Amino acid sequence: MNAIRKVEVGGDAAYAIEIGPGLLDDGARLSRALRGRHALIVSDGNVAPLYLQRVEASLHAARPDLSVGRFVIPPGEHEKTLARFGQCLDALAALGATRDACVIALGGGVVGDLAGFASACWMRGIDCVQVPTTLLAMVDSSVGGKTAVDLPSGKNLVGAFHPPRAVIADTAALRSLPDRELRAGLAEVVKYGAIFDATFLDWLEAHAEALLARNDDALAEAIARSCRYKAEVVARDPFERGDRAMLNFGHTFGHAIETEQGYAGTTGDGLNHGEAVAVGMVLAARLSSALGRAPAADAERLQRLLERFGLPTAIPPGLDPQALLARMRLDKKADAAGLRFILWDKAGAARIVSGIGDDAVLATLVA
Ligand SMILES: NC(=O)c1ccc[n+]([C@@H]2O[C@H](COP(=O)([O-])OP(=O)(O)OC[C@H]3O[C@@H](n4cnc5c(N)ncnc54)[C@H](O)[C@@H]3O)[C@@H](O)[C@H]2O)c1
Ligand SMILES: O=C(O)C(=O)C[C@@H](O)[C@H](O)[C@H](O)COP(=O)(O)O
Ligand SMILES: [Zn+2]
Repeated sequence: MNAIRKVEVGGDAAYAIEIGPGLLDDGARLSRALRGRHALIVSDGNVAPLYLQRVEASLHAARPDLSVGRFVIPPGEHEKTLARFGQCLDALAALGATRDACVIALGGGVVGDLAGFASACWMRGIDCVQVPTTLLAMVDSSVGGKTAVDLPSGKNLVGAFHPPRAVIADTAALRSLPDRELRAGLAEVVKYGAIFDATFLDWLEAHAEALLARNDDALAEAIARSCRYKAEVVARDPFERGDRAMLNFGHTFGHAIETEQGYAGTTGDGLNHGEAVAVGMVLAARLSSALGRAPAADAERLQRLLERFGLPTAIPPGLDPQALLARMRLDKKADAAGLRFILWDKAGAARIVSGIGDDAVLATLVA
């Protein structure tokens, strides 16, 4: 079945997520949200050679009047920096982008977060269309309007909430995605089941082989269901003042690992975001059990599913627990009262918990 699936994100800045094969060639759809005459396509050095010309050609065919620029960064988490953000703004200036211009983020979550942040800041905010090309970006980062760059001291520490005008996910782009990146995306897919709906975990267990084999229907269903879970929570809590924080399950631990490893995930000698979140979710589930809040069997079930998806579930050797704990103090859920964790009562039922002592966290890190 190759139909285009549509998920609506409600709220004050409503937009649609469209999911299906061949959308990169659909210039009318790609340009529908473009109001002005300038568009800057932001991409990276892996994605641009594969897809950028096609997107430019589709846009030109639908909108011959458009002036289209490109800004291509080297691939990798270590490129999600203030320096690249500044260069992206320079590219908008060189294009002569006016306030009705649009930034088109063509790539994974690194490109999406960076391009989204540039669009949030250029002339105090212009439109952004997210065109995700990784599974992780299709199920998570392209939706919800969190944009950011990293600092050496912490993940996503500089950013803004700036929802996209549209999300257009061409599932055919997943055919060129490396296996490791497919698995990283599955970690965030599993997250939705873990926090919101244990029956989605049942579905993932039943379709694990199909997903790993890139079965088109299984992938499209996993993407659409993930987007529906995320759309529902970000529509009611766009600025993470309440239960949107549940989307951070596994991230307090995961971000600490990524930061402590110097964002080395994409180059191979560290964990990438999805992998770090996989480890973090297992740690959060174990911490829940250690505190007597949740059955240990649920943590074991989560670990088994992540392992089936080829994801890591243990902290990489050589990382110092005290150093990881120190990194967590800059987690964006922390406040004057201390750290806040997303824990669960059982699979499919997460909650935000504060007042957890360092000793319990450290015990989880060393177990
Ligand atoms: N804003 C949010 O709500 C949100 C949510 C989740 C994650 N994130 C962020 O997203 C980032 C991770 O995103 P990611 O996993 O997409 O990583 P990524 O953007 O680094 O992409 C992973 C790799 O896949 C390559 N690639 C992308 N699409 C491809 C394709 N179709 N074919 C071949 N290669 C392709 C990229 O060049 C890169 O090397 C992190 O920075 C994370 O913090 C943000
Ligand atoms: O959209 C959200 O909200 C999320 O938390 C989704 C996460 O998967 C994502 O990694 C996000 O960027 C983390 O946000 P942060 O506020 O912890 O930096
Ligand atoms: Zn994430």
